[in-house]
Amino acid sequence: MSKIFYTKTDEAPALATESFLPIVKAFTKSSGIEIETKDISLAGRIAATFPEFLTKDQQVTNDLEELGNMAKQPEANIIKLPNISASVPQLNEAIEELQSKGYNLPNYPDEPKNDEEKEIKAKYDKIKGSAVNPVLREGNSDRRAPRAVKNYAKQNPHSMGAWSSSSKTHVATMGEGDFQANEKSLTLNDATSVQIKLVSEGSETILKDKLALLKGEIIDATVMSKTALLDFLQKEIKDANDKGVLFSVHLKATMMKVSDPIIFGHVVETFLKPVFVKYADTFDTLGISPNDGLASLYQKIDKLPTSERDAINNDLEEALANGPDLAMVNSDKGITNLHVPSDIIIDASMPAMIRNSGQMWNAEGKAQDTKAVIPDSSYAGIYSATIDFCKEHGAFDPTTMGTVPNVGLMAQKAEEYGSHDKTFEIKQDGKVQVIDTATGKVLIEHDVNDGDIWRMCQVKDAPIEDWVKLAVSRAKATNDPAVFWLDENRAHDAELIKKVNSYLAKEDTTGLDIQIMSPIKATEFTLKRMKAGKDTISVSGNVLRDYLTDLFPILEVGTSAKMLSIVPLMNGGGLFETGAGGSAPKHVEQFLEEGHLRWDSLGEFLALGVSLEFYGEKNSNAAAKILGDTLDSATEKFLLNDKSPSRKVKEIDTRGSHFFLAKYWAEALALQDDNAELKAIFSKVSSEINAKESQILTELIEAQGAKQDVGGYYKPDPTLVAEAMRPSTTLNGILNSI
Ligand SMILES: NC(=O)C1=CN([C@@H]2O[C@H](COP(=O)(O)OP(=O)(O)OC[C@H]3O[C@@H](n4cnc5c(N)ncnc54)[C@H](OP(=O)(O)O)[C@@H]3O)[C@@H](O)[C@H]2O)C=CC1
Ligand SMILES: O=C(O)CCC(=O)C(=O)O
Ligand SMILES: [Mg+2]
Repeated sequence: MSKIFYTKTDEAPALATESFLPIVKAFTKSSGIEIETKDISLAGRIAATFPEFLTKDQQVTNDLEELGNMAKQPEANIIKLPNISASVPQLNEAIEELQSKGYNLPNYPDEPKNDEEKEIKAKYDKIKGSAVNPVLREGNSDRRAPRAVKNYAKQNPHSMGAWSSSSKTHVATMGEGDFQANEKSLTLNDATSVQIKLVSEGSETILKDKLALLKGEIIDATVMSKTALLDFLQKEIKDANDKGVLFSVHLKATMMKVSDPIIFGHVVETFLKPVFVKYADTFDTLGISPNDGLASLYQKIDKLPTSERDAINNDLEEALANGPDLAMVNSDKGITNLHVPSDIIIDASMPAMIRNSGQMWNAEGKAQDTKAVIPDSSYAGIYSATIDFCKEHGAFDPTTMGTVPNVGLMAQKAEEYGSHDKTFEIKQDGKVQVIDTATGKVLIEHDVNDGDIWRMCQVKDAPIEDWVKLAVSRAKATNDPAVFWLDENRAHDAELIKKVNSYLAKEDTTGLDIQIMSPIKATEFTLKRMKAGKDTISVSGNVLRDYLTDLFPILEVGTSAKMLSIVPLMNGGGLFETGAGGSAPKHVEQFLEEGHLRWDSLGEFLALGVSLEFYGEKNSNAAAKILGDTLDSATEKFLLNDKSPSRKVKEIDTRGSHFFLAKYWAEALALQDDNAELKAIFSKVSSEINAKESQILTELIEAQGAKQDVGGYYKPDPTLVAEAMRPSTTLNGILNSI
């Protein structure tokens, strides 16, 4: 009998799991469904990587590796909650917390000085950034708003800021010298292996060796010029100042974990150039890297004697005052757009801005028009097209707008998920060559200069075929037009288009409307339909998958947390992701301050529903299917009765929302007539829950209002978390009795 694997992650989702999972276990126990938790939290992954530094009882199994293997098995059934894709500051914080708990872990060596440190850094770098998703996502992605969610949003529209045609908000992007402009791509006729080499005058450096590639695999490589980037940034900083708009940079430093922190560092350094020049030596001694952001810089200069620190602080203040106003991540706390690289995640931050009349927050906490700086132009155009559309037509109306589900290419480390080990900051002028080891032929070559960022991505043939099939099956299931967001003028996309056309020809697409459009054209086409209440499937590569599955959900239903997010694994299993959002650090902050958690687990309810259904089919377990169906009914009722967590203390929070889900689930199980045993068990549970509802709710509300201590951020104390997240003894009693 197979199991359902449930991930233990970080931050708000991990707290929520402590409340929800006991309910799930109690409800599924009698049906013989085994649920096993796997720890893929940042702290867990660190501990699993360095057993040699830990005591026996601190050592843990490598759950991510196990799950990664499991994802390739036909019986895989994994519920994946969002986890931290750690930036360097987050990684350092997690290491520090573990060290303070007695874990004798090495520090993260920013600049390794010997082989041992190099090895430690390499191991930590594997934990950094998107380290979990590419391992588990052994399939392509199918993300959509279930009808009940869409209907709920139509009846209970979220706020949507009005747009004015005179808005000064705009996107600034390079267009020249960037990844988009320099991309080269080809499809391999035969399996081979390649070497990536930097050839400079008098020297050759092997950047990567023996990279095995399959027949039919597409590779692409490109480079961002440091000089072009710095020129662009200087120009845009000045322009933001001249135009009186906020300066705001949008990157994906977590998913593009090698390139984007470097680009972020250039933004920080260009913005504060006089300070970085004046204190170059001091910053070097303190190990300050602009890539880690202003917050880390402030922290490090704190160690200096007061007079020295004050002098730097004064110069920093002056440089900040001379520049344009910065968009704020948290204006109450003075956290700017340049503080932490993982705070400015483009997928969430751009749609939030578009929802807010195209404005971001300034230092006074007021909304202001913004220059959204998206250095690479590969996908920036989709945001400028959306902004232009809103300027012309006004804001979207959630009560009438259509929906845009996504079918995303990401299986087997497709595209950018496969770039992590093939992205390099170039240290010397020269040429980067991708050389076919079998023939010695140079497949791709770029001229590069010191400081440029060069990267290569790959996408295997089988995932592309699977992606095309998934798109066709979604188009068939919905009868909606499906648009492949591919640009024939982009090298990589041109290769993909050939394959898409050949795989589409193998499918029966009679009566279906399937088109290929450049991302900008696709945006215009889709937005026009969406405004008119029509639905359109977006079929995209990995980065656009990430962007579009926040952009449209945030506009349509207010958050991507409410999305159904399925990854049909290529070997037959199922990976069920919970929503499309992250792990919302702000929610933990509120919980610790006032005991109110506003994390919405709707995505988790939806994921569990499909996981149970899948389990039922795979294991011929009729009860699992009934549990899945009744959970879906309960989720619909949950939405109709508006039982999502409120944002305010002393009102229903995540825990209260879980209680209501349990109440409706028990009711639905009591009402069904397909399984007498479940009916008997849950009739009793349902009447008990109903009889004690007010007592349970009182216990859940009384638990709020005070500071919470869960014994840590990255590795909280399980007992303290369980106590905090399960404060209703009455509800616990009922669950224990099932
Ligand atoms: N699949 C994954 O594992 C992913 C992981 N991440 C990681 O998540 C972390 C945070 O990223 P961030 O950009 O802040 O994005 P988040 O998606 O965590 O949060 C952005 C905002 O969206 C709202 N939100 C998101 N999810 C929920 C939810 N379930 N319930 C209610 N509101 C929600 C919140 O708005 P409000 O505050 O207004 O309530 C939140 O502040 C990073 O470490 C990132 O690497 C990011 C994306 C995906
Ligand atoms: O893999 C990651 O780091 C982020 C993923 C993400 O944001 C998404 O899948 O929507
Ligand atoms: Mg995303």
